[in-house]
Amino acid sequence: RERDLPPGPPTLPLLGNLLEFPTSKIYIQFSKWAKSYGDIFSLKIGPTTVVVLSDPKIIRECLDVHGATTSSRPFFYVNELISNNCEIGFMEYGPTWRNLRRAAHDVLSAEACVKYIPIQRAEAFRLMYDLLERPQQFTTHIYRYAASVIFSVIYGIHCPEFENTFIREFYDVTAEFDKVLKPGFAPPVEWFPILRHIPERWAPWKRICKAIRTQQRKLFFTLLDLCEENMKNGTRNGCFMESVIDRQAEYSFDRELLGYFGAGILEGGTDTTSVYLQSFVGCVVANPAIQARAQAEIDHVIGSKRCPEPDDFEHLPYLQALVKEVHRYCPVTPLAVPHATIADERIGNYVIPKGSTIFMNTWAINRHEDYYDNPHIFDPERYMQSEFGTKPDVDTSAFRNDMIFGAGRRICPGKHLASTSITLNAMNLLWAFNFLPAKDLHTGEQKKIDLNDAEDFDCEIVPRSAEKADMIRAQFVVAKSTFELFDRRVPVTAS
Ligand code: HEM
Repeated sequence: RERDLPPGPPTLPLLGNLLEFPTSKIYIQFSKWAKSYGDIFSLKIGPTTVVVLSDPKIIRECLDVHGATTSSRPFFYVNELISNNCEIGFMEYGPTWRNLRRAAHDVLSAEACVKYIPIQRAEAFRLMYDLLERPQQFTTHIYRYAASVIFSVIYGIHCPEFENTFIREFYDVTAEFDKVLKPGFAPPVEWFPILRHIPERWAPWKRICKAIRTQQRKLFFTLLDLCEENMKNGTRNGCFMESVIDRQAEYSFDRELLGYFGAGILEGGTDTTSVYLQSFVGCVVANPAIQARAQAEIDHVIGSKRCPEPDDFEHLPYLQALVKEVHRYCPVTPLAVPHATIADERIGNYVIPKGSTIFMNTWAINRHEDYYDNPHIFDPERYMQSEFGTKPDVDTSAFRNDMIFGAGRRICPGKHLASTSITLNAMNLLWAFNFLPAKDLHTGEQKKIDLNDAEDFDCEIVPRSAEKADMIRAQFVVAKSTFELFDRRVPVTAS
């Protein structure tokens, strides 16, 4: 470890900390190291440097204030094989990323997102309807919701079902892609570049990457072709991809970037939103008293004679606290997405060298005893006491409500769309349903939910009254007029 680097665990010659680098739940080990080595510590992986930040002030200094040098992404060879580094989320800092980011801002800014509220509302009614009709498949319904909103906004394609639409295809290819992103899928080719030359016949992971590339391109470019065809045929429906195609020269997009632009937005927004909503459900199932309190508040403000409206959320302080607590307790991206430096950068007494990878450990902050009382307990009440849920004497000058969306120039461009999806559905779901633990078929006992893994669980979803069930069915019929605009006549799948 170079002298100016932040401290960290002892290193081995040549390998550095490679052998102790975790391959799953990395944030847990990072949080343990933060306790031993501090809120800014470093790891050596071969010749390269990894820096982990676990304090809001250091994050602000490093990723916001010094954003000009800390806003790149680490080079990821597997991603080069799959998308040739054309996707916004993985792309290194530079003019191409800036153009993609400008387009992402044009589609996802707070002002632009106001236009999508009708789509999100209609989809949220469909989600309630689906949960009413087929409650057992709730994770599929939630995933469909998140994907269909983005398919509608970007490509003008509403997907009424999970199966037999582009969503199934997108889901399959994303699941494959997620596997290759996991540490340990490929040898450490980023850190030991010589390993990139292993011939394909001895490197099955290279063949898998190629197959994913083919599958992804087929889907992404079919979507682009469809959009172009509709424009040629005079059947535009105002989706964002039409305006990107119109302004292709202004964004300096070639056809590759056109295809991967929409893909990057889909990939950034689908899993994240759906994982949050699943965690939300998991948290209320595991905490019936909290669920009941949020429902009592909703009943008081909204009642049972009408469905929730977007503006209701601001009158529901306990539900707001619950939404924040789910973000704190089950962060969708506990380590955000790693940044990388494009020049040496001095942070306090340390120098982070050019080419370092920087992780922002949101999980460690969220579970820090210095900031939160009983951080390992799920309790929205903390956010009723203070804006950031912290203990009374904590200096919160560097805390932000959108910390969960990352930091600096790479902060999530989809945060407004995501927040609307979250607030609309949080209100709807608790207004409409009781969420109960599933029962073990053999013992009849209620199954426990592990909130540290709240993506994979069963639960029972029961409408709170026959009156509300009727209202959902009626609203679903009304929502169809919004869907019609996006009910494109498209082939059932891209294949
Ligand atoms: C609960 C929902 C979401 C969470 C927690 C989330 C979180 C994040 C985080 C932590 C990052 C990395 C920020 C950084 O590097 O500092 C990110 C990037 C990104 N997100 Fe989100 N996100 C969510 C929803 C969305 C949605 C709905 C969209 C699009 C519709 C989206 C699109 C993107 C894109 C395109 C990037 C890459 C930005 C870049 O590298 O410049 N996200 N998100």
